[in-house]
Parts: sequence; structure tokens; C-alpha cells
Amino acid sequence: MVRYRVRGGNALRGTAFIQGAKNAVLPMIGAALLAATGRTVLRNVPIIEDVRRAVELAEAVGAYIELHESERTLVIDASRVSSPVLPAEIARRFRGSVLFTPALLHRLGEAIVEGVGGCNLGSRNLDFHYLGYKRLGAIVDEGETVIHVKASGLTGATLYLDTPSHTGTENLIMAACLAKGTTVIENAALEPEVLDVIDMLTKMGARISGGGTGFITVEGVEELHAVEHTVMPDRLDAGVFAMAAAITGGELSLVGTGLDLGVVRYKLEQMGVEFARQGAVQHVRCEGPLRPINIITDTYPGFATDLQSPMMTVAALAEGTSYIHERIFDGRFALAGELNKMGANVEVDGSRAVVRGRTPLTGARVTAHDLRSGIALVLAGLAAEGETVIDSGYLIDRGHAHLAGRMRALGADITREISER
Ligand SMILES: CC(=O)N[C@H]1[C@@H](OP(=O)(O)OP(=O)(O)OC[C@H]2O[C@@H](n3ccc(=O)[nH]c3=O)[C@H](O)[C@@H]2O)O[C@H](CO)[C@@H](O)[C@@H]1O
Ligand SMILES: C=C(OP(=O)(O)O)C(=O)O
Repeated sequence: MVRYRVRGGNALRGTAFIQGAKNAVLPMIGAALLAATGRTVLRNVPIIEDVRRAVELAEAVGAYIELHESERTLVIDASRVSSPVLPAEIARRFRGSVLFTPALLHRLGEAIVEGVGGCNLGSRNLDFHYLGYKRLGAIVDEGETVIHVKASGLTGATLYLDTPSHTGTENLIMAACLAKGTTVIENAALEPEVLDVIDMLTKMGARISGGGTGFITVEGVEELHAVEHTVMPDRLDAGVFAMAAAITGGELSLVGTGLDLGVVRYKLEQMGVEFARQGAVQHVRCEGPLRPINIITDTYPGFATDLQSPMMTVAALAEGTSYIHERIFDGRFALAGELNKMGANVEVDGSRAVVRGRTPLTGARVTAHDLRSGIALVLAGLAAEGETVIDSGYLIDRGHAHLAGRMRALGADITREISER
């Protein structure tokens, strides 16, 4: 059992180093398995539990992997991939396991998916993935728990996603890269991580156009080769550190953010947080009281659902009533009950939450129900009086690298503990 212990009250100050993006590196590990020869090198890899699970899963199907932690580098040799089975005991522990299917289909003619994990956020369907594979010529047997996808070669087709699924878009692009002919994916996801994956696949020899427009065209090629690629910065990790500065009345220089924080920045600015960019460094600070905010989550460029939970903590610390509308997942408000244990006043009604601030937060024993509710509770702990203990800390480790160490370097009083229960 991993748990985090946070004693609140310290303003965070200094330079925060933003990790590489979880939601880019996972599809990239899947993409690396498409190369039948050579070694792929991924740089700026976040050392998070999901990456460890992805390494285990790639090894389980026969890839040779070196994870060089201090260099944040992965070396992947997929030449000996030989097993089509994504074993349940690894695959059920993270969502990214679904991203291994296209490579197994192309390399071995089949993929046996014994389970797919990920944060428990209500319904998380995969129908767009499987319908897409079928349109490309695969046979998909959906059993109770195991899904068997078979194809003796895929052929390009026109595909349509009912909503712009993030991993769905990545999977169908990867499936189309080595299919015969042209594939068009309509209503494709626009997330920067998807564009980063397209960049990597393009270096590998894929012919992809239209990334970022919602209409992606892929011209199938004969083979893809191993390349070196640097994973883009994690905008969710960056958002969390910006919020940590905001709620503690601190001042941080974010290094490694690369891209702008977009709507998260605008929302925090409306709340009274100040941002200033100096070249590659993003400064964030907050002196006065926070103002309340309205948030509607959406696919990119809308407000990211993954930052909705941390933002709920910020809203609880704002002077006035904030409104949150969650439109992506039907079960992403488990945080409310935990925040209320700490003294917040959050009322949930279906997909909407009303957060009445500012109520003083007091340390309590709380539970992370998923990765982002976990990090939101860490934020609450930083601003609370007394000690907060967050159970199920593994979920935080799924997506944030060396969190306690990075926050301690900025003045936070936080420890990560491992115990028997
Ligand atoms: C590893 C990874 O990249 N995870 C991210 C990815 O998850 P993931 O790719 O699983 O999320 P999707 O974009 O696919 O899902 C969004 C919504 O679409 C629905 N849907 C999706 C696919 C499908 O075949 N059928 C269907 O109905 C889902 O139930 C959900 O309600 O995008 C989410 C939304 O930005 C983020 O919260 C996750 O951090
Ligand atoms: C939902 C998330 O991740 P995953 O899709 O990997 O479960 C998340 O990162 O908040």
C-alpha cells in the first residue's frame, strides 16, 4: 500500500520540473512495437507506474526493453515480439494496455486482450476501437472478459468516431499505418499528445496528414522503422504544479512545459493567478484571494477532464461559488466526498457539481479513487491545516513521477510511505 502524508501550510516556491506526458509515452511504447527491426529510443520518459506496467506488458509479448530511469530513457527492441496475449494481470492495471493491439495485429495477425484497466471513471467503452478494426478488415470476438482481434492484413477504409476518443484515434491511426491503401478517420481527437504520436509515427515512415483538424488521412506503408523521439511535456502535471502555486500563495517557475497551458491558464487567470512566460520558462504566482470559476470539461481544446478534479480543490479554496460540469466521464466526482471530509462544501448532482468556497480545509484521512482525485487530495493537503493522509497512493504514482520529491524541493511537507495495509 502506498500512501501520501501531507502537512499543509507551506507556500511552494522555486523551480518545478515538469515530466514527460503519460498520455503520449504510452501510445509511443505501443507504436515502437510496430517496428520489426532496430531499436526505438524514447526520451523524456516519465518514471511513473503506468510506464513500468507498459514495460512489463511489452516484455510479456516478447519485446526487449531497457528503462534507464535516471536518464528518463526507454530503449525498445521489438524484433522478437511473439506472443499475441496481453495478460490480464498486467493489462488490467492501466488503460494504455489497449494501445498494444494494433502492433500485435500487424506483427502477429492477432491480439488477445485479456483486460484493459485505467482509472475507474464510470463507463469507458472501447466500441469505437473495435468497430474501426472491423471496418479495416479484422474479426473481433468480444467475450465476457477476453477480446480476440484477428486479421491477416488490414485494408484502408473510412472510419468515424462518435466522439473524438483519445486512445481510439491513436489506435486507429496505428492500425491504418500498415494497412493497404488509404484510411480516413473522421471526428478524430485533437489532443496535443495525439499529434506527438503522429510526429513519432511519421518519423517511423508512416504517411499521416490532417493531425489536429479532426479529419486524419493515413496512407498505408509497407513497414515502419525504429526511431528516436522525445516525449512532449505533460500538460496535466504542469497544470497541477500551477495549481499548487495558486492555492498555497506561492510562486513557481515551471521548466519543461514547452506548450502553453491553454484553457487551464485562462481559467486560473480568471481566478486571480498570474502567469508570465520568460522564453521557455512559465512563471506562476498567486498573492490575493482566489475568485470562483465555472468549468465545462471537453475534448481538446476544451478544459481537460483530467484536470477537473484538481480544479475542484482550487475551487473549494476560492471565495464564492464555483460550478463544474463534467461532460466526458459519467463517474468522475468521487473526489467530492473526500474533499468534504476535509471541510469542503461540494454538492454533486449528476454530471454537475457546485463548490461553495471558501471553507477552511482541515487535514483528514482520505482515499484516492483514481489518479486525478488522488493528486487533487494532495493539493487539498497542501492548503489544509494539519495532516492529510491519502490512501491508495499507487493511483497517484500511475501518473506523476517522483511527486513527493519534486514537491519537497519546492518547500512542501509531503512524504510517500509504503506500508503493509
Ligand atoms: C491513456 C490515455 O490517453 N488516457 C486518456 C484518454 O483516455 P481514453 O482514450 O480512454 O478516453 P476516450 O477519449 O476514449 O473516452 C472519452 C469518452 O468517450 C467514450 N468512448 C470512448 C471510446 C469508445 O470506443 N467508446 C466510447 O463511448 C468513453 O466512455 C468516455 O466517456 O482520454 C481521456 C479523455 O481525455 C483522458 O481522461 C485519459 O487520461
Ligand atoms: C483517466 C486517466 O488515465 P487513464 O486513461 O490512463 O486511466 C487520467 O490520466 O486521468
